[in-house]
Amino acid sequence: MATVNLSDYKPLNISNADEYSIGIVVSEWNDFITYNLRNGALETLKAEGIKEENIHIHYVPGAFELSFATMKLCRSGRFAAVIAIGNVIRGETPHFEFVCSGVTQGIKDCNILTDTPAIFCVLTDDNKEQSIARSGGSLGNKGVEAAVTALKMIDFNKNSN
Ligand SMILES: Nc1c(NC[C@H](O)[C@H](O)[C@H](O)CO)[nH]c(=O)[nH]c1=O
Ligand SMILES: CC(=O)[C@@H](O)COP(=O)(O)O
Repeated sequence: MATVNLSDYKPLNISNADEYSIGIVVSEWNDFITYNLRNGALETLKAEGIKEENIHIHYVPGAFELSFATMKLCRSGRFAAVIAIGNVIRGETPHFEFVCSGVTQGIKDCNILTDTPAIFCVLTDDNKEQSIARSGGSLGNKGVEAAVTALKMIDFNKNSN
């Protein structure tokens, strides 16, 4: 059993938060999970001072497509950070491994090939119960964690030039 609650964090008090634009890409596969992750991220970003009109949400079919969409938003230069939201649940075949590997490498590439932080909010679980627990259930919401990570990386990016 994981011991960390994904939603535990201290208020960040990011200066000029109302000036930043954030991109969010949500995959529709397992939307009963990904929409909860999206909502957790949205609520946290707004609670930390990001204006709702500055949060731009796009949808793609599955986690594998997150790489293309996230890279496009990162390369646009329009966003202080981009959050990629997905949920991959293991099936009967090795397909799970390839989808997870593909999206992991793809989002990693967004971080090393662009100047925009790309946040990996993709649950890669063995079963539905694990996903439910991490998208607003007993272990918190990884969408909250992703929003906090995005804000911390924005702060890093602003102060590291
Ligand atoms: N099985 C899951 C998938 N599979 C679909 C792929 O992500 C992709 O859309 C397809 O291979 C076409 O390129 N996607 C998820 O997000 N979650 C899954 O559990
Ligand atoms: C992760 C997947 O693509 C998976 O849901 C597909 O299921 P299966 O491996 O049983 O075809």
